[in-house]
Amino acid sequence: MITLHNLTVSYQRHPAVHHVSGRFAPGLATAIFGPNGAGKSTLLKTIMGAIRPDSGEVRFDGISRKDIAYLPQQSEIDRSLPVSVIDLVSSGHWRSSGLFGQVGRKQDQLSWDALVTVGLEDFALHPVSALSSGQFQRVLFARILVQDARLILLDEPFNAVDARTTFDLLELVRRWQEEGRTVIAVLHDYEQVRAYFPQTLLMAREVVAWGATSSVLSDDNLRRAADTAAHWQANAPVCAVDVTGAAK
Ligand SMILES: Nc1ncnc2c1ncn2[C@@H]1O[C@H](COP(=O)(O)OP(=O)(O)OP(=O)(O)O)[C@@H](O)[C@H]1O
Repeated sequence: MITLHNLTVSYQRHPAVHHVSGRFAPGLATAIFGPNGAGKSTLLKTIMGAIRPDSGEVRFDGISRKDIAYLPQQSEIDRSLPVSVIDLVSSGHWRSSGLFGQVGRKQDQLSWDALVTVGLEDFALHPVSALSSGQFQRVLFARILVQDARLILLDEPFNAVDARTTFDLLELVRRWQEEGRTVIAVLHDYEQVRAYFPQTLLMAREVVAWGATSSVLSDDNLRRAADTAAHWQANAPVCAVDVTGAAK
């Protein structure tokens, strides 16, 4: 279970995530939805431990950092790495093999199985630099498959990905839920959220609504999120917080 306790995260003391509290439903997929600049990616990076909050905390119950798979936006990934597709997928075994460890025969088979699942087995020996955006995203999902993580964090995973690939990868999100994994994804597509994500956190730096997708994505809530975004001040300072993280 992952719980956010009065979480505030800022860049140069300007808040990107402001006093966010709530609980992600375990074993379900939650979409993080909201306007541009709402703090969605910042929240995801804070959950995976790449950014330290100014105040408040992310609490994990029964999940260790090793149980987390994180997929950043494609724009943040260096695709010029001189590695083959199968090697990139196999790097997802680091949890069991160690960072520089050998991949055994069983792990090798799991990597091939994952490539078959995403339909890219014919590309196994190709360099990753030769893949299209959609093919590359399939490979990254195959890597998540071998990681066998209990918590999967995805940042705008279907950007620049065609409809067929998006559908195939969304089916994996459905499968992960059936396996009891928790998925948290930043998304911009309303229809994808409604079809595959039973829970939604609608945010505009602060929580606008959080719960069942059907009630969170109401016209009223979406209007409130847009209104909040329209009134943001780019240089708003973080409000004063005391040592417990409570707003003064
Ligand atoms: N590395 C950074 N340094 C300074 N400010 C940043 C940094 N990253 C994000 N910000 C600012 O924090 C705010 C939230 O950004 P974030 O990327 O988390 O929003 P988002 O909801 O993911 O946006 P989008 O939908 O446009 O991707 C924005 O005002 C952004 O300019």
